[in-house]
Amino acid sequence: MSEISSILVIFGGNGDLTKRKLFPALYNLLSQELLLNNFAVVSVSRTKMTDEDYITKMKESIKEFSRFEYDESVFKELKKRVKYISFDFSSDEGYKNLKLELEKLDSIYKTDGRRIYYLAVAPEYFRIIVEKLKLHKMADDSGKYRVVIEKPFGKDLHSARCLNETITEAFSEKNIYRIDHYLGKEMIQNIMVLRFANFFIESLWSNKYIDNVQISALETVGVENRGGYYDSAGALKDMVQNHILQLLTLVAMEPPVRLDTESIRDEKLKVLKSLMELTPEYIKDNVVRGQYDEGYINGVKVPKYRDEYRVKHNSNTETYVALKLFVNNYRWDGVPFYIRTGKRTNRKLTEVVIQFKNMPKILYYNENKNIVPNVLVIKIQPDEGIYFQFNAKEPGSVSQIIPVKMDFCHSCIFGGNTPESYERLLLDSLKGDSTLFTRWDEVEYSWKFVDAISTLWLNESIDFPNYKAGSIGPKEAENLIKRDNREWWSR
Ligand SMILES: NC(=O)C1=CN([C@@H]2O[C@H](COP(=O)(O)OP(=O)(O)OC[C@H]3O[C@@H](n4cnc5c(N)ncnc54)[C@H](OP(=O)(O)O)[C@@H]3O)[C@@H](O)[C@H]2O)C=CC1
Ligand SMILES: O=C1O[C@H](COP(=O)(O)O)[C@@H](O)[C@H](O)[C@H]1O
Repeated sequence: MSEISSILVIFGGNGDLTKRKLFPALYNLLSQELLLNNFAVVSVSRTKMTDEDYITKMKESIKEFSRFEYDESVFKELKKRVKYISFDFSSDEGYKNLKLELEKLDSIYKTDGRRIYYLAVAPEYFRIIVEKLKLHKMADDSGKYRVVIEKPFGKDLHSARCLNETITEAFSEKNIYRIDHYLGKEMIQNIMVLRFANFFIESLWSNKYIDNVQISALETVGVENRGGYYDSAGALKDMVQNHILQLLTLVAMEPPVRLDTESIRDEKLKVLKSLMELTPEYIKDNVVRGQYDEGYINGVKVPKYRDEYRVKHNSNTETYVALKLFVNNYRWDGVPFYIRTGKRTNRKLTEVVIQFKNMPKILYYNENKNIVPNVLVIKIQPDEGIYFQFNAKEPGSVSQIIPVKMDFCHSCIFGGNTPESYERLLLDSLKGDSTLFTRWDEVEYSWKFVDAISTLWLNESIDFPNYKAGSIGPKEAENLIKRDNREWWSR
């Protein structure tokens, strides 16, 4: 059991994220007895409903999305701690009532005025909520208050800075938890262990031995019901600015001096600071964007992006991005990092591929066309694990060589029911551990990198759609890597 004593206040308690992720995560934490007695949840949204109606809704979500079998006794424990309050985020009266309710709960659950405000709301509400919390003396620097902020953190560097100014007027940096749910994924947390707890891997982890790095985050889903938000963001801001650059920092960072929050963040930041400067010419040649046309996913016809709910019919928003970048530091000089992410592709796949250099073409090469580079693949989802491809002698032959794999299957060893990112991240925020959350300067440098691309795109027309739903993505993404005589890794 952990030392948690706080009230979790979820703004947006009736929203999609709360239903699909937050309540199932709370239920899963309770199932594992990871939440102590001094804990309660207050959900705030606009829709009027009773506590009973609200909790019934959440029960259905838990049944649908929790990774544990539904257990009435666990649910009862959660149910008695949940309160629902309805008001508009701009209503002062609402915050006054909320404050009174929270004080009542403090005396029941002995939470001593400690709060975690989770902003599970559209970004346009981040500012008003934080301002109102400050105005009503529900936030200060005493250490009793923390805020968890969902993505996107701004829509460019300028808006992110403005947002950050507002938030830091109410909360100090150490109490701000900018969530990036990729950092809560089991295999992403494993990257540092893989690198810094394995001598042979870390010894080879540099431009001396590595030819290229590939990071893929491909999805089969489209924009679902989030067209309103997505159409103003696109794949670059939705995925690259946050999840992918964070993933890249973990792959490329130097070993931290210690495993504490700030030491790790300091090293991640150095990677972001080392990202190459992107000139317009470079972007034109090395950054590809795509938007999906209608097509078939698992045999089912799906609409084109421009026909999705709340998407503009002439939208030029990209649903796919591929790019090549360099991390300009001593370790990575000259190693290309190929990145791709897209919706409605032919597979759900997130992985990091480390491709090692070719052997000198002296031995074996004459007889063998099959000698391939060694490859280390960190499988993040849907399968979790790590595999290493190397060359071995074909049985029976004298000198024929074939590639074989050593495959670590995470679920085969640890079971398939790995904790959801939101479980880990919620628990960490409740315990006050912000290691897996993004520090402001990381956000700032990520935006600097992404802004260079989005500003250029704003003024350039593009012929969309350019890839079919259910395909591998735009052909330009294939060409991006092929012209370097390389290929996207595929098993
Ligand atoms: N959904 C997801 O899978 C993911 C979401 N996110 C992020 O999480 C955040 C929330 O997303 P999501 O849950 O999808 O959004 P939703 O639109 O589903 O939910 C928004 C919530 O905010 C409430 N709300 C909206 N306006 C007001 C208002 N003026 N006053 C009071 N309540 C209001 C709504 O209340 P009501 O319903 O009662 O009107 C609803 O509970 C966003 O920042 C999003 O980018 C991040 C990753 C994944
Ligand atoms: O944050 C987001 O992530 C999801 C992909 O998350 P995953 O855990 O399923 O890989 C993406 O679909 C969404 O557009 C984006 O906002």
